[in-house]
Amino acid sequence: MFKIQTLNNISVAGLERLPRDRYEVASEIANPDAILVRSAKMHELPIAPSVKAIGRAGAGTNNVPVAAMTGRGVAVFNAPGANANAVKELVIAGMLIAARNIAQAWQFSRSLTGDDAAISQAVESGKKQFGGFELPGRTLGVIGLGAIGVKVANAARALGMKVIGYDPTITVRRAWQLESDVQAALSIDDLLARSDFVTFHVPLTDATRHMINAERIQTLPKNAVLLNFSREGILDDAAVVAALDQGHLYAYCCDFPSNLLKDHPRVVTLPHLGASTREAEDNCAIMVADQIREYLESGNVTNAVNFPEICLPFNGDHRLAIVNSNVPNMVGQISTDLAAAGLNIIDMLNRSRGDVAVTLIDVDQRCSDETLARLQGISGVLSVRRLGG
Ligand SMILES: NC(=O)c1ccc[n+]([C@@H]2O[C@H](COP(=O)([O-])OP(=O)(O)OC[C@H]3O[C@@H](n4cnc5c(N)ncnc54)[C@H](O)[C@@H]3O)[C@@H](O)[C@H]2O)c1
Ligand SMILES: O=C(O)[C@H](O)COP(=O)(O)O
Repeated sequence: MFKIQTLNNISVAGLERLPRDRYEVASEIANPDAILVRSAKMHELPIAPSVKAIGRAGAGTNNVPVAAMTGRGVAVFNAPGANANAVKELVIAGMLIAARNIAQAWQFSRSLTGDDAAISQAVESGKKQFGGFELPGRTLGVIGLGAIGVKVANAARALGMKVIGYDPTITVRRAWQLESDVQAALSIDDLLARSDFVTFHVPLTDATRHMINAERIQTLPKNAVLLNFSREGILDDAAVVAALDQGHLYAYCCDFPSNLLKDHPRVVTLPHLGASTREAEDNCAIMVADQIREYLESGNVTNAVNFPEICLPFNGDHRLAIVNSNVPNMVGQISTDLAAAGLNIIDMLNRSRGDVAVTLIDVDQRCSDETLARLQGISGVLSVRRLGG
């Protein structure tokens, strides 16, 4: 029986992928084999030695201690692209909310008092303060052209906007998906100088933290709009507020409320709603549940953020799934120990990514506890699992 701990509400559609005769799933569970999580912050949480995999039912893994898990031989999976459409729709909504002053206008309507005639009169005299502008012909700058950025760029083109993008590590797959008339910016500064709207779709890392600061904001055209549905910390919010107060920026729409932002008259914050649709929650949960199940049962890896992709078809007999440092002679030492134990290798696959490698070895008989312990004791072996019979 595999034990799965959930740290957030994970869509039932995903949990149903884990058959109850083989999986016990609960928020409180001792010695879990895997953890399913959304945005719960795991950096300060104790993570039991029994954990072999963490599945982030979403895109960003900055809430997971990925480097520490890699060092322990724990795979961290996410669900690339599974919530991209949901975020794209909210970004487009954010542009319209900003361009048409929808949030401020709605607040005004809700504040109206008196009989309907008085309301009508107040509407006609008050509406001029909320006049806006239209999107066609305006330029949207998209920073980060991954699963979400590409969808946002293409949707903005369909709305008649000009689109420029910046992503120095764009993949060939994403480049193929982009509308051909999306222009490539030479740099972030080049993009900022030419954009009426700028939207961010990058992970939060040391390299992206505060990528928009006070200095860079000044390179934007006057009355530009910023949209942050990526992560708190990508923009320096204090600098954004200062630029709004100076009248340099027109509006800021983001998914990350704070005391500084939530009541500002030119800021619209939403409570981290980017991926909160039924469809996205189902897609993400199904994707990570399938990946976790495949990893626990066969050792195969799909969409891990810290492990190489690896797939060796498994007939359910006798497999060793080993995570080891990517250094010389690991496979040599492992196979020497297996031979000494009288185990014959039937099939084997080794893949590496950065400092870590995954080695799947099918053997002709069950590996004993002693041999397992010997493999675990090889310097550089991070984890060893015995799968199948
Ligand atoms: N608000 C929400 O609910 C919500 C939902 C999903 C994702 N997100 C956030 O959005 C981020 C992006 O999601 P995604 O699914 O598009 O991820 P993704 O991995 O498909 O795309 C990220 C892109 O950013 C690019 N990139 C990285 N560093 C960059 C830099 N310095 N400059 C320019 N580009 C850079 C990468 O090359 C990649 O193409 C996630 O990491 C997450 O933090 C938020
Ligand atoms: O990175 C993500 O996928 C989003 O931030 C969604 O987070 P959530 O799963 O907590 O809604």
